[in-house]
Amino acid sequence: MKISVIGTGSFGTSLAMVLVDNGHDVHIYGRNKAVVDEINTQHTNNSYLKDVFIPESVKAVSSMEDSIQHAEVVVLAVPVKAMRKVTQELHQHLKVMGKKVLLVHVAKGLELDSHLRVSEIISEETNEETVKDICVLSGPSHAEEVARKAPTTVSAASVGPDGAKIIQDVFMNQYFRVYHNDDMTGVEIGGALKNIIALAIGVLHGLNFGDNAKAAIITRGLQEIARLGTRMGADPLTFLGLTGMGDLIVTATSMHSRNYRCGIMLAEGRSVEEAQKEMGMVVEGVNTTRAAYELATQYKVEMPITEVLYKYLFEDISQEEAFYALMMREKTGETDDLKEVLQQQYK
Ligand SMILES: NC(=O)C1=CN([C@@H]2O[C@H](COP(=O)(O)OP(=O)(O)OC[C@H]3O[C@@H](n4cnc5c(N)ncnc54)[C@H](OP(=O)(O)O)[C@@H]3O)[C@@H](O)[C@H]2O)C=CC1
Ligand SMILES: O=C(CO)COP(=O)(O)O
Repeated sequence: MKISVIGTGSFGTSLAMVLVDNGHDVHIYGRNKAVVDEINTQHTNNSYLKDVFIPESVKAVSSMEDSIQHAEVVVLAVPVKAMRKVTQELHQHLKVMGKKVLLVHVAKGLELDSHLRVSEIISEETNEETVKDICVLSGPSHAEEVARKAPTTVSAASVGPDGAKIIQDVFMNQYFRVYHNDDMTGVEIGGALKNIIALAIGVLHGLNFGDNAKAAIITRGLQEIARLGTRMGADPLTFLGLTGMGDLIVTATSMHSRNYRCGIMLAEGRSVEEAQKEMGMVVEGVNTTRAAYELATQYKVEMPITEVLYKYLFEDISQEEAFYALMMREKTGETDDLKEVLQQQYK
């Protein structure tokens, strides 16, 4: 199959490598000419994936138009904040070419202000003239490990009935196992919101709060993700799967995670801006914390960890105040809110 990957960052590059391994004809589009040249001539992308050899069959181009010229599937591997602009441009090119493609995005976050999920942004900027279906591929999948063919499992979901299974076939191989899931909302919400919890755990790690606290934030974090997600229409079971618990574990426990590392830098005293700049790669959890905090208010869902992290990031509350706000919250039962979620879903 002819496939175009949009974005020469860490995940776009590693997914292009999976796709050429599967025998597809892959073009990867990058706006940075130096990165495109490095991929084509050195067969590396050292700013994003250190010490990885990229097969010569991955062809990088610096024109989006050229990259999608003959593509049947387009993989969108850019940060959420770039998604609307990139999708607008893609739609215009496809319209002029009179072409229709299957779109799959891999971004994990929510748009600031609109609070939209990524598939909703894409749907606003495209139509059935240019797009066959909109899909998402998500799950525990650090680019660094995918690039070295370490065993990885992810899940695909789609807006329409067929896209997810096509994407499953396109990506699946012996080291990259793909499931399908019919809960687009749950898959996207789990992938987006786990970044908030990973950022919070990074802060805890940096402050040396210990493993008990990390386990607490992972467990209670998953519950608040499920609480908001279910109110937004997701299936609660999705949050126990790869795109929920799975991605939360990998992001909140690994030094590969930019969100986790960003949290550590914040605990060491860097500002949010300094930490993001030093990372040099996207930290989706920062904007997603703001969007999720606003959504929690809108849906009247309790999300204490998100709320405290929001105040820590944007309102400068102290570590002591953050700690006190979580530990001395009003007493609750451990599973009361989950029972409510499940009763609503399965009544
Ligand atoms: N890295 C990972 O392990 C995983 C990441 N993801 C998700 O995938 C998404 C992308 O992440 P990742 O690849 O890691 O991010 P990186 O920061 O590594 O790379 C982002 C890429 O997007 C490009 N880009 C940004 N804005 C634009 C634009 N307007 N037009 C064209 N290209 C643009 C950047 O180009 P430039 O170099 O010019 O800045 C860069 O190539 C995120 O939402 C992330 O959460 C999902 C699973 C795993
Ligand atoms: O989503 C990821 C792994 O599944 C990557 O997380 P980070 O963006 O925190 O690196």
